[in-house]
Formats: sequence, C-alpha cells, structure tokens
Amino acid sequence: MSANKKLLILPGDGIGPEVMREVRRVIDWMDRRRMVSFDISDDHVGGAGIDAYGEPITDATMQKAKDADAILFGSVGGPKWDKLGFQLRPEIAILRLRKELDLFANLRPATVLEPLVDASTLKPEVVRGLDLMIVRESTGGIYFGEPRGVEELPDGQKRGFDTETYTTNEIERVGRVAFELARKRQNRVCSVEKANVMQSGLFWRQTMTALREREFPDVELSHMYADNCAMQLVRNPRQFDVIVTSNIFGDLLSDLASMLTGSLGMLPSATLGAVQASGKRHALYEPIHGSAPDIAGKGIANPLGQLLSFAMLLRYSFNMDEDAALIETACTNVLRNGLRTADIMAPGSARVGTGVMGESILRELDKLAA
Ligand SMILES: NC(=O)c1ccc[n+]([C@@H]2O[C@H](COP(=O)([O-])OP(=O)(O)OC[C@H]3O[C@@H](n4cnc5c(N)ncnc54)[C@H](O)[C@@H]3O)[C@@H](O)[C@H]2O)c1
Ligand SMILES: CC(C)[C@H](C(=O)O)[C@@H](O)C(=O)O
Ligand SMILES: [Mg+2]
Repeated sequence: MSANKKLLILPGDGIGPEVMREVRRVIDWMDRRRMVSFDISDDHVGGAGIDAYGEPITDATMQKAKDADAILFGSVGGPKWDKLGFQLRPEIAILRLRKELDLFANLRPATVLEPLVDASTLKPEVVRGLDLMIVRESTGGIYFGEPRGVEELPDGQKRGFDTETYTTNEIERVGRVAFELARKRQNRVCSVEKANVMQSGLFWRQTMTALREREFPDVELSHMYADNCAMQLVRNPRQFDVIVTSNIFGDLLSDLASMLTGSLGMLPSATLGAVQASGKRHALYEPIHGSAPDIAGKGIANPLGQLLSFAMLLRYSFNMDEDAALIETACTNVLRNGLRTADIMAPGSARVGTGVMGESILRELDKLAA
C-alpha cells in the first residue's frame, strides 16, 4: 500500500460529473481494499467554474493542478455558456491546464476490445485486434498560435484568422515521445501533417526525419498527409502502430479513430509533460469525448472512457500497472457479459445506464480480486 498520492479531480460539465461518479466508486473500492490511498481534492471547472467562480478555471484551481501528482479531468462545455464570448468559453479550462502545465504530449490509444468488435460501424474484419496509439501535440499549433483574432477590412468585410506555428523543440519533444512509445510496441511511427500545402507541415516532416536519423535510427518512420490518414484509418486502421501529429489534426483523427473502437465514449487519454529535474511529471487524464449535452442528465452516458482514463493514470503517473490492468480487465469482462450502454448497444445485449455499468464493474472487480 502506498499513501499520499495527490489527485485532483475536475469533473466539469454535462456528462462529466456523471461518468466521474463511477470512477469515484472504483477509487472507494480500491481504498476499502487498501490498494491505494489518494489525497483527493476536487474543484469546479468549465461551465461549472463559471457558475461557481465567474471563470472557467481560477488561479487557485491552477495552483492545485500544479501541486497535484495527477489530474483526472471530465469534460467541459455546453449550450448554457455558449453566448458568453470567446474569453469565457468553458473550454478555456482544459486549454489553460494543458498550456500552463506544459502538457505537450496527448496520448490517445484506440484499442478495439474483443467484445466490442461488432459495435464499430466498420466491418469486424477491419477493426478486430486494432491497437493504435495517436500521439497528439497539445500545447502548440493553431490552438495557441499568434496572431489570431477578427479584424475589419478596408472594404467593410471582417476577417477571422488563426495561426499554425511549430518550433523545432515543440516538434522534437513530441516526436521523442512517439518514438519511445513505438520502441515498446511495433517500432513504427507514422508522422502526419500536410507538407504539401503548409509551410509548418513541411517543417514538421523535415524535423521528424532529422530527429529519427539522429536519435531513433532503429525505429521505422513513415510520413502521411492528414487527409490521406483520415481515409486510411477507415480503410485499413491496423496498418498503423503510433501516429504522431499536430494539435488540430490529432483532435480530428482521434475522434475518427474512436469510432473504430465502437464509440467516442470508449476512448481514454493521457496528457503528459516533461519529466522535471525533481522527477515529477505533470499529467492529466481525460476521456476524449466532451460533455455530450444531448444526453446529459439522462444517466445513459458510457463511463468506460473515463474509467479507462483512470487506469491510464494509475499506469503512467503511479506505475500501478497491475491495478490498471485489473480495471481494464473488469471493463472488458463486463462487456463480454453482454452489458452495453446505449452508444455501444448490440442485438442480444442488455442495455444499461451509467450507474448499472459502474456497479457491474465493481462486482467484476470483486470477482477478480477474490
Ligand atoms: N475535453 C473536453 O472537455 C471536451 C472534449 C470534446 C468536446 N468538448 C465540449 O463538449 C461540448 C459538446 O461537444 P460535442 O457534442 O461536439 O462532442 P461530445 O464528445 O460531447 O459528443 C459527441 C457525440 O458523442 C456522444 N457521446 C460523447 N461521449 C459519450 C459517452 N461517454 N457516452 C455516450 N455517448 C457519448 C454524444 O452524446 C454526442 O452525440 C462542447 O462544448 C465541446 O466544446 C469538451
Ligand atoms: C474541448 C476542446 C478544447 C478539446 C480540444 O479541441 O482539444 C477537445 O475537443 C479534446 O479533444 O480534448
Ligand atoms: Mg476533441
């Protein structure tokens, strides 16, 4: 048993708190079994932050995030806060966390669990056995590039603009994460950009090529245009091992990849910073889905993406590989037993809501730990 692991929980909006509740039950279960003892704090962010404090994320919450060993994030946003203007968007909460904690490597694994082979909109023979890792750069690119804004033109029109920028260091540090991950997997990295139309895309390609020659000659590197990559992910997703790409392309391609696994509600993610001199590494874990306003409050959201994000937290921040595997196995077994939330429903399965899915996972954990 290890103690005093500082965990900050930020459930956010919409289905965020609904799926986070199921993680809290798993944490309580682990606590009861004395597997781990977290020093947990939580706070309001996103729309909930605006309602509680007048801003999506306060400096005090940011400080808690900096002090934490790991952050578990739900999801933010929703129609209630849509009209507040650009500076008060709930989404600023997650963007500020990524930027100020320098969480530059967003790992988005897309793994097809065997019981869900039929849940994908693609044919089983296309997705069976898929195990893909998308490494999305998450503190740069068009999300943060300057200049950005809306300006008046002399002819009376307006013009909105954002800027894609990438420096050598920004590309190399996320590239290193991808190459290092590949070494533990099938040793293949596919770097994705649009070098055919974007200066920053060509620079990304050249920088990745030079990095591989210099530091990772043992790893296979290929390059692909982002539009082709979107098509290839649907045509033959198993051709990929690790994909490394920019912030915006990683956002799009990971939503696409989620449907290979059955549902957006299934995909977890880890967003990691650099290992500091003290040995500490800032890290945030969240499902890739949003606050799903269309189903919020109905108790039908799939909690597995959030639970699997917690499993990633145990593995990456606390080296608790066995406990992470226990949760992952419990999730797979519950699906194997035929339980499905609405988003992954299949003929002959039992449709359950968020709470029953969570309870079934606890029962499964009981069995596995017996
Ligand atoms: N990290 C985040 O906090 C995050 C991520 C993505 C979107 N958002 C925000 O969420 C809000 C809604 O965005 P959106 O509708 O484009 O994307 P979304 O991911 O919230 O929902 C897209 C679709 O997937 C479904 N879905 C998502 N998660 C699910 C789950 N766990 N179980 C079952 N179905 C699920 C939704 O019902 C919806 O039909 C926006 O404000 C957006 O900015 C936040
Ligand atoms: C909510 C939004 C800012 C976020 C992003 O675009 O990065 C989301 O879509 C994600 O994938 O985490
Ligand atoms: Mg997204």
